[in-house]
Amino acid sequence: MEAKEKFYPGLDGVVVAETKISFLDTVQSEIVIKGYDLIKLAESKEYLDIVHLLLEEKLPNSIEIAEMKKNLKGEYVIPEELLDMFKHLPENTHPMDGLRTGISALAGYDNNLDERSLTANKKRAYQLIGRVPNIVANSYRIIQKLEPILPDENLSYSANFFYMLTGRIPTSLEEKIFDQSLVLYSEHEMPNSTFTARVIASTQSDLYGALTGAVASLKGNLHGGANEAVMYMLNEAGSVEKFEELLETKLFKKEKIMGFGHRVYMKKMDPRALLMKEALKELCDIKGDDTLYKMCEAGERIMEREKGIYPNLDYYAAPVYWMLGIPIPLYTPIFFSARTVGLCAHVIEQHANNRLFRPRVSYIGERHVFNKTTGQL
Ligand SMILES: CC(=O)SCCNC(=O)CCNC(=O)[C@H](O)C(C)(C)COP(=O)(O)OP(=O)(O)OC[C@H]1O[C@@H](n2cnc3c(N)ncnc32)[C@H](O)[C@@H]1OP(=O)(O)O
Ligand SMILES: O=C([O-])CC(=O)C(=O)O
Repeated sequence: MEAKEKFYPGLDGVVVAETKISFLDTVQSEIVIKGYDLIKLAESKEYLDIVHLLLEEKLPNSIEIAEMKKNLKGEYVIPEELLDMFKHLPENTHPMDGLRTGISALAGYDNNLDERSLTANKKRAYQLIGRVPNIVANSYRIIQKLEPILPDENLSYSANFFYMLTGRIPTSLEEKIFDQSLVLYSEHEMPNSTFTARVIASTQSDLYGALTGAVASLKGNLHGGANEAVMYMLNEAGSVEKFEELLETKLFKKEKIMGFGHRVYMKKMDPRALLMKEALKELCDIKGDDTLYKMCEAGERIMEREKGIYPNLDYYAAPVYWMLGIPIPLYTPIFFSARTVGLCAHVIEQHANNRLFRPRVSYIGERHVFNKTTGQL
């Protein structure tokens, strides 16, 4: 290999895997998940249907979904020692770091860690899907010196998650909207976090390690961390006029506006954002206060006019979570929790047909010639 090869910064446009899991079809504007359009799934199916689709290769019938729900309820509880461990983390631990620590620690409770068969990985995947909401909610609560909220098996998967996050049982509309957000976040082809997980899995490392790396990746503002940043920005402004001013100032300073742009959709709206925009409208109408909705629309207009850039899912998921009364530091952990199933599907696929990821570089550093006569550098 020559020292100077063609280099694609950020691997932009580079295909890194063959997959049967998902694909962003930008020509037909479709997010294909196991052959189905994610937006259609989000309009008609529940999060656990998508879990079944991603792990069992098909949408469940009524018997299969009932069985899966029953089995998952048995996975809601996390080891007591984990709750204890969270007590010892400093109060300023970021919820994504608490989550990362929790997922990493789960590896120690797996007595079969070296087994990477499909059956073993699927069992772990279901365990993680059951446990991650508990880790998300209670690592945060315990680090904040709040009492943990134990899972309630009488509630649906999403209602229980919502309950552990907020301490209250959602209304049916809140449950539906929260569940839909989980569907929308469930899987999205090859974002940085999924690539991270697959890179780790390609060394034959285990599912916990791959997901631990994915949490770290998702934490960043350019990826999952954007949903929290969006809400802080909206709250800092507080009104349409102030939000317009804030965006204009940020753009003038050449700052990036969180919640806008996307490596794949760059010049189009992320189709997932539209569903969350509709949900925001519904929640604002019920509250009788459409300030947040109007602010978001004003932001859209400015970004379209000034940059020709459109919202991604995080832009509308953030105010939706705010209207649902969820604490801001939990937005990115919720994204991760929903994505757990997609990540598990990718790790399983990587393990099933593995080749170690090991790319090359274009070296632009110095070369020092070894002086053969003096024997010195
Ligand atoms: C669910 C998700 O994880 S979606 C992603 C969530 N992340 C965010 O919302 C963070 C804000 N957005 C961004 O930073 C970017 O759009 C990314 C990182 C998501 C994708 O970016 P890339 O494909 O790497 O594009 P890149 O950062 O090179 O930007 C290309 C151009 O668009 C501009 N641009 C892209 N996004 C934004 C933005 N949010 N605000 C202002 N300008 C932007 C860049 O300044 C750049 O302009 P220039 O060519 O004049 O310098
Ligand atoms: O696809 C990406 O790069 C980021 C994203 O929208 C996601 O992970 O949902």
